[in-house]
Amino acid sequence: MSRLVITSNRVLRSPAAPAAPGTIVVDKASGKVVEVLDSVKSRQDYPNDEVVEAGDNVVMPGVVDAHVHINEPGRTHWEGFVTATKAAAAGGVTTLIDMPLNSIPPTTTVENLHIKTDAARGQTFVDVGFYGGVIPTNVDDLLPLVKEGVKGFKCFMIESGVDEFPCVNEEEIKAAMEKFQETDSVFMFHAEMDCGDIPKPEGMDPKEYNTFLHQRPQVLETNAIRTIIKLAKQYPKVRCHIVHLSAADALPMIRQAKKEGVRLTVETCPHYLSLNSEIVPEGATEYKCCPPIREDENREKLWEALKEGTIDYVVSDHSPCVVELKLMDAGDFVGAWGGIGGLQFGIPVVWTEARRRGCTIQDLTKWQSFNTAKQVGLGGVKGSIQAGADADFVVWNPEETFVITKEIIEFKNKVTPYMGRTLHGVVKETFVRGQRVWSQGKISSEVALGKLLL
Ligand SMILES: NC(=O)NC(NC(N)=O)C(=O)[O-]
Ligand SMILES: [Zn+2]
Ligand SMILES: [Zn+2]
Repeated sequence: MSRLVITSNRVLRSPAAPAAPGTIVVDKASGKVVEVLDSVKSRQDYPNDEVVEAGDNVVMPGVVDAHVHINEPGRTHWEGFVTATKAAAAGGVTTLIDMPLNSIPPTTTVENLHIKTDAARGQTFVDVGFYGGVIPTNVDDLLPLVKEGVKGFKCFMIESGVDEFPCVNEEEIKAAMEKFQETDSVFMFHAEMDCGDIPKPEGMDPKEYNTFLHQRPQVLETNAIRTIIKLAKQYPKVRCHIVHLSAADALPMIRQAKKEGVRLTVETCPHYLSLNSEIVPEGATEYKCCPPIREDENREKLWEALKEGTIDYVVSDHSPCVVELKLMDAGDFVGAWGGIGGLQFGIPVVWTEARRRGCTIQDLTKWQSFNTAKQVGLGGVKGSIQAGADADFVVWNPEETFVITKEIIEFKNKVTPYMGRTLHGVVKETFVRGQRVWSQGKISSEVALGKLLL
């Protein structure tokens, strides 16, 4: 059987049109979509092919999660390629892009990238791309990394949490921008910057979430974003990007910059859209990430910005660690590792909130597949269902609910702020380049057939 045929009453091809009945024909050898028909064909029409009848389940482009920390090699006990990409498959994520830090070595030189790709090869159940990192000492490594095919670069404007990945100052950022202006590579900023604004948590209880929130105020983000916009104007050829925006106070600045035509894109994450500081229980360090989850009122502003397009897309920022470093027994928000485990739950977490706000699955596919694919140079190949594109699909039921329990989590360390939650949106099957990798609650491909996107 050389072809795979998927039929559904709800095929969502791209954000441009609502879900409609359709039949998708895939050439298995190339893993590409051959054609998409406007009606639900019957099994009898394809006697020699593998036919999947999805019925009323939605078939949409696989999620492209453009911000994931896979900490292999070096911190593989935090997260590795096998577990992370199984979690991806379970969550309908068919492509993910790995962040340059937390693995040892970090992805800051070509040699280090090769160490990373050697660790990844043959270990991934979905397709994986890589970002490089910008640190104070690697300005001469940036263009060689671009040549190797990294999908962009991340830097920190505040300490990153790991020693191997120091933050950069304005001069170092400019030196990197000099290099990037000759390329189409995106320069991504962890946009928190301390201009003497971090208050000491003196006399405050480390078990209280507000103690941590107080230490990472919105002004850290507005400081950084003001600087990024200033630099983006000085280097108008460089594509700048703000990762994991949390502070709604920065939105007016971002709106204005976009209006002026500054090359700037912005992402936020499922946790900032679904959680809020008022509900974080005492000592619940699984909610700790940087920048922090803020007040409910802030969250509603992020939703408005996402709906209007000021925020371009949504990514997991899956950044787990071993359970011990979350200091869950002590419940210490100040000392705990900052980073949230959430890969696998991007669709249901965002969808559960989106449907309540009158958003559609077209919106979802724009935020989680179409725009993210475009951002990393994979537009037309990933992120939409059309002739010639990779046959990456998620088959899911937006109306059905499920409960998050430890047992269903595929990522390595079973720590997540979503534990116990009931969410809308059940992933039934995931296909990567025409191969079924996830089906009925388990991995369905024996071999890790993910491709490294370089
Ligand atoms: N070292 C990290 O992985 N940091 C990450 N941590 C978060 N988001 O809490 C990030 O993306 O900044
Ligand atoms: Zn970051
Ligand atoms: Zn991150």
